[in-house]
Parts: sequence; C-alpha cells; structure tokens
Amino acid sequence: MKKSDYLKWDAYFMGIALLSAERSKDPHTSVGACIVSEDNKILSVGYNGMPRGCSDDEYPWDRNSENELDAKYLYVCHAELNALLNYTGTNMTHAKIYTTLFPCNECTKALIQAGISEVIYLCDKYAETPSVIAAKRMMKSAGVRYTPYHPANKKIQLDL
Ligand SMILES: O=c1ccn([C@H]2C[C@H](O)[C@@H](COP(=O)(O)O)O2)c(=O)[nH]1
Ligand SMILES: [Zn+2]
Repeated sequence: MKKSDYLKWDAYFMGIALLSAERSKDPHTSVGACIVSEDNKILSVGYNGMPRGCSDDEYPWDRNSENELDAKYLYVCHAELNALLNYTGTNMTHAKIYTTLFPCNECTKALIQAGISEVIYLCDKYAETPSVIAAKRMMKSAGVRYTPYHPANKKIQLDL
C-alpha cells in the first residue's frame, strides 16, 4: 500500500515559497513566491531582495528613516515580481502563484498582466493597507482568485 503522509500539492508549493523566502536578506519580512502551471509544474520562484548589481550590504534594509532614500522600500524587488521576472518560458496563462505574503498592488498589476489566475497566500498582515485593498480590488475585477493557504499541520525538518 502506498504511504498516505506524502506532501500534498499545496503544501509542496507553499513549502517551496517558504524555502525561497529563506534566501531573503530583509530583516523584518522575508517573502517567497512559487509560480506553478495549471498542471502542477513549477515555473519559477522568487524572493524579496535588492536588484542585481545593487549590493545587499550597501543598500539599506531599514523600514523607517528620516530620508526615504535611506529606507529599503525604494529599492527592494518584491518576491512575486522576481518570480515573474525569473520565468524563462513564454506562457503563464492559468498559472497559480503561492506566496508567503499577500501581494502588493504593484505586484498584483504584474501578476494580472502575466496571466496568473490564482493567488494562494500564507500571511495577509497588511490587509488594511491601501496597497493590499487596491490589490484585492484589481484581482476581483480581473477575475484572479485569491485563496488563503490552509495549513497542512505538517512539520518538515531539513538538516542542511
Ligand atoms: O507584494 C509584496 C509586498 C512586499 N514585499 C516585500 C518588500 C519588503 O522587503 C517586505 C515588506 O517589508 P516590511 O518591513 O514588512 O514593510 O516585503 C514583497 O516581497 N511582496
Ligand atoms: Zn509587491
């Protein structure tokens, strides 16, 4: 008889998003994303980080700074956008994205334009912000479903 405690698709893909988030250098919020085709093939992954050529050590990771130029927000490339940009194929129509944080309005615009049809998210801690409210509005208009991830109550320990 086959084993029954194998990793189900949703947990597998959210697990990959969580593992990708571990690559982030953001000390406050690490985000990971995994884009999956409708037939459950992984198309791309991403995490939030500084753009290529912009050193993690030189650019700021602060949240609040008197000068906007000394905070991370103007520079950091979001996980969902990185996942889109890391895709080397040609067709994302009907693909899903698993993300550890609900996408902001800017990522949402790009996800919609790329043809993503569903967003599965782990955390929605910025739900009350205009960015996420606008993101949900656009997703509704564009027919992009957004679904909270239902925890599988499965613990995986990786000894790396
Ligand atoms: O759609 C999103 C929204 C945010 N992020 C990243 C951008 C930042 O690195 C963090 C948010 O930092 P806070 O300190 O929690 O404000 O999350 C993202 O990747 N995708
Ligand atoms: Zn974003």
